[in-house]
Amino acid sequence: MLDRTVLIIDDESDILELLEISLIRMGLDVVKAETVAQAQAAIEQQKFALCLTDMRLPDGDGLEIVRFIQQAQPTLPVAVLTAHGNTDNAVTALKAGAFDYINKPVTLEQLRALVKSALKMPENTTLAMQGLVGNSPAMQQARELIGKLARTQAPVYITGESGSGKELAARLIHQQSNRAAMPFVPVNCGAIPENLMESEFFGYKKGAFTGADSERDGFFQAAQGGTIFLDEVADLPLAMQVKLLRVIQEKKVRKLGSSVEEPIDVRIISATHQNLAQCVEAGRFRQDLFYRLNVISLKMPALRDMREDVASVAQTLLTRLAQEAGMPVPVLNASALTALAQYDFPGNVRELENILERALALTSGDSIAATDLHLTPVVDELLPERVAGAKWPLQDYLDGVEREAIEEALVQTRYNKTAAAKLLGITFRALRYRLERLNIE
Ligand SMILES: Nc1ncnc2c1ncn2[C@@H]1O[C@H](COP(=O)(O)OP(=O)(O)OP(=O)(O)O)[C@@H](O)[C@H]1O
Repeated sequence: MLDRTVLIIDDESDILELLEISLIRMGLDVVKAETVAQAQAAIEQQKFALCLTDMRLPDGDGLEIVRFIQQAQPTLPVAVLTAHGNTDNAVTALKAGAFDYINKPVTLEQLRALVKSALKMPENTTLAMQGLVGNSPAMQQARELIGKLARTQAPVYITGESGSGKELAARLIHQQSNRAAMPFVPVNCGAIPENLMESEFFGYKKGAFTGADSERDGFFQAAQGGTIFLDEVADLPLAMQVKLLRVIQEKKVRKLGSSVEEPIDVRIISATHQNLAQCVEAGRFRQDLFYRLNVISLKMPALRDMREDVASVAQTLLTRLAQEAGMPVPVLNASALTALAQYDFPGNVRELENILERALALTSGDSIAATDLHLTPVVDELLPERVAGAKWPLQDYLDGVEREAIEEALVQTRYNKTAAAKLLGITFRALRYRLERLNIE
């Protein structure tokens, strides 16, 4: 049976009392604490359904309690109360494992929403994750983190190469969270024309623009209560980044052509195969938005980094594909396994799936051989004349690559060293040093 007791921690008696009354009205039991020490003692003595803690306490801070709970009762959802506008605190708390935060002054509406979702949280989120195949340490780590992330409301930023399962991971986080019964809305930010973005994301009122002949919801309204997955988030134009940041901060959206804002309760998971930190450095992505999206990051491993796993991943996928197609399940023979073990998989699991699907369609027997896989050899396009054995000694090889790049840049800029350095993305001084070292006249 679910425990219905909430632990509340605050050293201001007014707030404590207000919270207590509100929670009791919701049919819950309450235990109060005013210090970190009292709270820790209570957690050790009894099981709670939810913990609400202030950030500033006389003998420490709320983060200590969040961390203590992670150790002592990891399935207990803990939310922190933060001073309005102190987003740093909120972010730090989410990173430490808090399930959500509430800005002070706490409204009854916010408190209700928080309690409702906390008490619905599944007790055990370590369900078998059938979706994600692979047992390499990297994949096991990802799976474990997904389980943990499902227990919080924190924004998650997923990195990984194309086809490495970022969207699948986002879906799994959603499915295992207390939002599972609500919608999961995937959005490919790179696929929406810039002039339609605002209306697609936030919806529009009738007559907001020519052609808007009826009111429409946007992605955010469609995801209400659930999760929105912003794929290829690096492709959002700067103007849209500002609007998204506002939505995250205010938890409200305004339809195009409307004067009212609607409250929105949507968890944001974002992903990109680009390096978002580099996009920030290059001025293409707002740092403040990056910071809000990237509260916790999850890295999906590339398939080539789980070599030991490729054979079993391939066989599992093949079994799934054959069963879906209603065909007998073929096995991968030794030649196929060797070929797969040596292949680089630039397109990761998606590519492997495609390779197997094609092989399955072409094979008539009960086993698949290397020739059925049609793997394209990886060609080193940049340096076609370099063959195996030409890469060592390493220093000579690297010098050769460097020399080639510099000479090309010099020719391109008609031997203007300043322009060449710029093209190469190095300083003039660094170029001069390299010219000297490589003996380039
Ligand atoms: N570890 C995995 N186990 C099982 N299937 C996987 C795994 N990783 C990826 N897939 C499958 O590969 C395909 C591509 O995955 P997904 O769309 O999640 O990748 P992605 O990283 O979001 O790709 P992109 O960057 O191109 O958007 C899907 O069919 C997905 O089910």
